[in-house]
Amino acid sequence: MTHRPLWIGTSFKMNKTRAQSVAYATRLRSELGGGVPGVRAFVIPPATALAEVSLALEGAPVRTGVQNAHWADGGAWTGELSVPQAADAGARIVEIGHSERRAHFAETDGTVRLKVGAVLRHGLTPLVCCGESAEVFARGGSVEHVLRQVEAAFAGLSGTRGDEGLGRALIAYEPVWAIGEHGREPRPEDVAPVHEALAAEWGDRVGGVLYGGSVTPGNAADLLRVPGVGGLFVGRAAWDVEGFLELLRVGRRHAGAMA
Ligand SMILES: O=C[C@H](O)COP(=O)(O)O
Repeated sequence: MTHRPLWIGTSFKMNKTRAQSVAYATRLRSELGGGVPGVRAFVIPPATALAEVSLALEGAPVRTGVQNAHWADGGAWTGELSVPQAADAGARIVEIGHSERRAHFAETDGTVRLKVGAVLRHGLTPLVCCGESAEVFARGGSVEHVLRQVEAAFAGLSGTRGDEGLGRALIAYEPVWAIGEHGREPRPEDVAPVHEALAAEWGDRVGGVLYGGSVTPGNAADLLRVPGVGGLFVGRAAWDVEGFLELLRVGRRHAGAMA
């Protein structure tokens, strides 16, 4: 049986200068050489550093991405960034619908769907974030909540894995209660039901389903063993490049064990 490569990546969120981002990329490039067997690495720096980081990683086995993009190709949208602009700066991945954007910047299922359409239209990979609040988790509504978010994100799109359309998309399941410095580290059994449901509904239709939220080198192997988890999307633990390299090593060991 062949296994799909694991996707392991990080978003710097609103952190790092251009110089810090490029230093990170340069170190990553020199450490990774030809790549990490069984793993597809990606880095999503702040937009200010995207072009330089993409150049620093040109030809290296690391994709770059952008943390958000507008659905229009251009126009009077002050403060926004379009998918063609992100692609021009080297992005191959566009993160969409992170819970911080849903909570603080009025991102809705409707705007997520528009953005997914724009990203696919331009041949990039949408990385669609989904996840339930602590309240929804506590009342046992996680699976229903997440499936509804993902259904809305991909409404009307079709395709199978490997296709040029939806098959290129990635899903990141990031329970809101697990994200960030106030998040709670999940137990594998906390996130297993949603991953099982996502694998059943979407596993054959998208490029991969990642887990995100309080991932560390210490819990990464256990989280990768949750059925349906096809990678990790990491914040804090990967902001130091040594942490990211350690997570990539965990991914390589997991991929090797599954081969
Ligand atoms: O984008 C990444 C996620 O929001 C996870 O963040 P975290 O690893 O710092 O909890």
